[in-house]
Amino acid sequence: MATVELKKVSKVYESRAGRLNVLTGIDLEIEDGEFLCVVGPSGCGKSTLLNLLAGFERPSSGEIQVSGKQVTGPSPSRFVIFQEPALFPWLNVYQNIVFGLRMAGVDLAEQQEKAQALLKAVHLSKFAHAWVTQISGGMKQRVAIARALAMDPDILLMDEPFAALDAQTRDMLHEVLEEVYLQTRKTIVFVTHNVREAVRLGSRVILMSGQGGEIIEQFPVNLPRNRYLEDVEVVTIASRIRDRLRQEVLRTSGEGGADA
Ligand SMILES: Nc1ncnc2c1ncn2[C@@H]1O[C@H](COP(=O)(O)OP(=O)(O)OP(=O)(O)O)[C@@H](O)[C@H]1O
Repeated sequence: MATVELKKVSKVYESRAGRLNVLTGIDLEIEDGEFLCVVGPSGCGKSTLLNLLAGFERPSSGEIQVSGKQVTGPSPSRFVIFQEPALFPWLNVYQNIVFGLRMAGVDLAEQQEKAQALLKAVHLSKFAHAWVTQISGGMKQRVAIARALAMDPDILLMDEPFAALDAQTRDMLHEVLEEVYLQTRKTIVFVTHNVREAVRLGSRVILMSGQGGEIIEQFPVNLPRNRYLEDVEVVTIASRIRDRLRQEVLRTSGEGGADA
C-alpha cells in the first residue's frame, strides 16, 4: 500500500534575488496504484514537487505522508527515474539491473530470477550482456525502469523520463511503461511537458499554475488501456488541458509552454 498525502505543502526558495514561492498550500491525495501525471508551465514547480515526494528536499511548511508515515528523507520505497538514466557505464545491462539487489545482499539465485523477469518485462532479454554505453537512449531508459523495479519500490517518481527520446522510441516506452503498470500496479507520479503523453499514460492529470505553484485543475482520465497517443479520446482530453494551460501561460505572461 502506498497512499500519498500532501497536506498544505509549500516550498519557498530564498535567494539574493528574493523570495520565490514555488509551491503554495498543495493539498493532494494520490491513491495506491494511481498513475498521476503532473503538467504545467515551465518553471511552475513540477520537479520541486517530485523532489519533495522523493524526500530529496523538505517542504517549507505542510507535510507529506506515504501510507500514513511522514516523508523525512529519501527511501528505496520511492524510486526516482530522471530524464538521463544515469546507469553505471562499467556494468552491462544485467549488472545494472541487479546492482541494487547485490548491494542489498540478495542471494544470487533470486537476483537472476528477478533480473530475467525484468529483462522480459522491458523487452531487453536479448541485451542482458550488452554494455550500457553501446545501447540506444530508449534501451537505457528501459534498463533504468527495470533497475527501479528490481528494488520493488512502492512508488515510482518519474521526471520527464522520455523527454529526450525521439517520437517512435517514446511510443515504445509508453507501451513498456503501461505494461509494467498494468502488471505491477505501482503508484506512479509522472512529470511531463507533454500533455498528450500525460493523458495517454495517466489515470489523472493535474495542472499546475504558472506562478505560485498551486494545482489549478484536475482531469480524471477514465479511458480503457491500452491507449495510444492518436486515440480520439486521448486527443480530445489533451486539447482541453492544453487550452487551459495556454490560458494559464497567457495569464501569467510566462515564457513556458507545453508540447503537443
Ligand atoms: N534549489 C533551488 N534554489 C532556488 N530556486 C530553485 C531551486 N530549485 C528550483 N528553483 C526554482 O523553482 C522554480 C521551479 O522549478 P522546477 O524545476 O520545480 O520547475 P519545473 O516546473 O519542473 O520546470 P521545467 O518545466 O522547466 O522543468 C524555478 O523558478 C526554479 O528556478
